[in-house]
Formats: sequence, C-alpha cells, structure tokens
Amino acid sequence: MAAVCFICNPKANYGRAASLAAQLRPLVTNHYGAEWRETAYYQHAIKLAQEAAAEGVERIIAMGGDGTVHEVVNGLMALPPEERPAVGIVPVGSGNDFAASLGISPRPLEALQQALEGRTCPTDIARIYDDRGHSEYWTNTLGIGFDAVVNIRTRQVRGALRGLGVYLVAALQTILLNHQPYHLRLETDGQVWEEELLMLTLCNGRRQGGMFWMAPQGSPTDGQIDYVGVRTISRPKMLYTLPFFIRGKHDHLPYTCHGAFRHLILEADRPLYIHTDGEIYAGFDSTIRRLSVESIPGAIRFVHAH
Ligand SMILES: Nc1ncnc2c1ncn2[C@@H]1O[C@H](COP(=O)(O)OP(=O)(O)OP(=O)(O)O)[C@@H](O)[C@H]1O
Repeated sequence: MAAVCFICNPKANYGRAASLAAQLRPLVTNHYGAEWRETAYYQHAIKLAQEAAAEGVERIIAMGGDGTVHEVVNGLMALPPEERPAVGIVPVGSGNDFAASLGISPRPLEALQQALEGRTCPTDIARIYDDRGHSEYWTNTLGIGFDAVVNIRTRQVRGALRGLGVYLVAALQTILLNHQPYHLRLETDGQVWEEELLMLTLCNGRRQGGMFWMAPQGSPTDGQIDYVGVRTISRPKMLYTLPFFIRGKHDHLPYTCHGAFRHLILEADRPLYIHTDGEIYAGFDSTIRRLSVESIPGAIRFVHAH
C-alpha cells in the first residue's frame, strides 16, 4: 500500500475536474507511486478516507472542492486522533475556499507538488450539533440565513448559468424572497447576547463562495472560530454590502458584528437554514432552532502553504 492516497471527485466544478483528473492520474500513480481512488457517488469520500486510513496511508490528498475536503474530514474525524492520516488538497472544485484559506495554489500542478511535498501542521476542525440530535464536522465555513439560502438557490439556477452569474442570480433571488432576519439568542464561551441578523457566518477558514473573504484575519490554527453577522438592513443595502465582503473590508460597517469563540450555543425564533462548507445542512424544510458549535483544535494535520 502506498503511503499517499488521492481521493478524487471527478464531478467537482460541474464535472470539469474529470479531464484534469485524467491528465494528472498517470503522473500521480507512475511518477509518484501514489494510490488513486475516485468517488462514485455523493459522500463516497467519507468511506474512501476511512478505508485509506485503515490501510495505513499516511497522507490523503483530496482532489476536488470544499465538499470533497468536507467528506474526507468527516470520514477521518470518526477515527481516533492517532489513526488520522494528514490531508493535502489539490483544489479542482468551483469554490476551493479552504484550500485558499491554507494558501494552496489554485494551479493544479503547483498544488499537486504542495500536497505531496508540503509541510503539514495541526489544523482546527469545527463541529455542529443540532436539536434533531444530528452532528457533523466542518472545515471552512458554516453559514446561517442569507448565505445558506444563496447556497440552496445556487443549486436551483446552476443548470442554466455558470460562475459569477449563478451567484448573482441566486443572491438577487434571496434578497428579494428571503429578506427576513432571525432573532437569535447567542452564547459564546459563556457570554449571552441577542441579535437580529439576516446572516451569520462562522469561519474556521477565511473565504467562502469562491470570492468572499468573510474572515480575512482568521486562522484555522488558532483554536477559535471567527464569526461575522449582518444585522437588518434594506435590500439595496444588502447589494451595496456584497463588494465589501469580496474585498474582506466589511469589519468597519456599523451594521455588521464580529468576534471569535471556541464554543457557541445558538437559539432562533424560527427554523434555521444552514450550509456547512457549501453543502446544504438544513434546507427549506429545516426544523432546527437550536444548535451548538465547537472548535476542535489541531484535530487533523493539513498541508499548509504559508
Ligand atoms: N461520482 C459522484 N457523483 C455525484 N456526486 C458526487 C460524486 N463524487 C462526489 N460527488 C459530490 O459532488 C459534490 C460537490 O463536490 P465538491 O464540493 O468537491 O465540488 P464543487 O462543488 O465543484 O467545489 P466547491 O465546494 O469548492 O464549490 C459533493 O457533494 C460530493 O459528494
């Protein structure tokens, strides 16, 4: 068994990852002698990661987008810490935000080199528990409200559009149709406060949606989860605010709130729409009103490039 195993999602980036995978596979298996596995269905990477760990692989390289990394992490976190292989990323998805947060190159060949030879360091993982009794690990961001609904709507419009167009149409739909704040009771590390928020994003990584620097100063190795919230503002102001998030310059806006925590308990006045790493955790049929989130410091060694 090779010490390195690639877990490749050929469906990443609307299926475009498949041709890149076909190009890189011979290099990976023949030149570097690594194992190569491909996902065949949704959540298959969870199982593949656990199988690779059981076979004694030392480094798993997740080749896909944030969803692939999310699944690999959920597979590995079910294992005792000492049995978790290190993880590298070759970002071939559409967002690739956690890779960007770790400084990984967006160029596949450069990222391949980094994933195989880069240094690894203990990296925080986050976990959500909800009032249905469900729990899941996440690595990059967890979004509640606006960005979760945009995520859900993105899936509905992306057959017809591509790239930024998908996001803009989904964002406009959300601003028009889902402009309803949550009344939230939050408890961060024992401190209780209340907010009316249109959006709350929790960040272990720094960027989401391929372009929004939600926590530009955040770090996935500081043992904390950053948060950014947007209070109730008008619809035009929502549009006005988006470019501030693209530039990561939103912290001075008076209608945003920011901070960091290790442990959060949150209660809402109505069901919460939630995404974890861009995957829908709770959609329009959600019944979740109460959840908690914790940081698990240094839970998995990731390849970092800075
Ligand atoms: N063979 C497959 N068939 C269908 N879906 C798959 C298959 N393999 C993986 N998937 C699913 O593809 C989804 C998207 O993967 P991923 O997030 O890696 O790519 P992406 O959405 O293009 O990137 P990003 O999340 O960075 O925007 C994941 O939910 C994953 O479970």
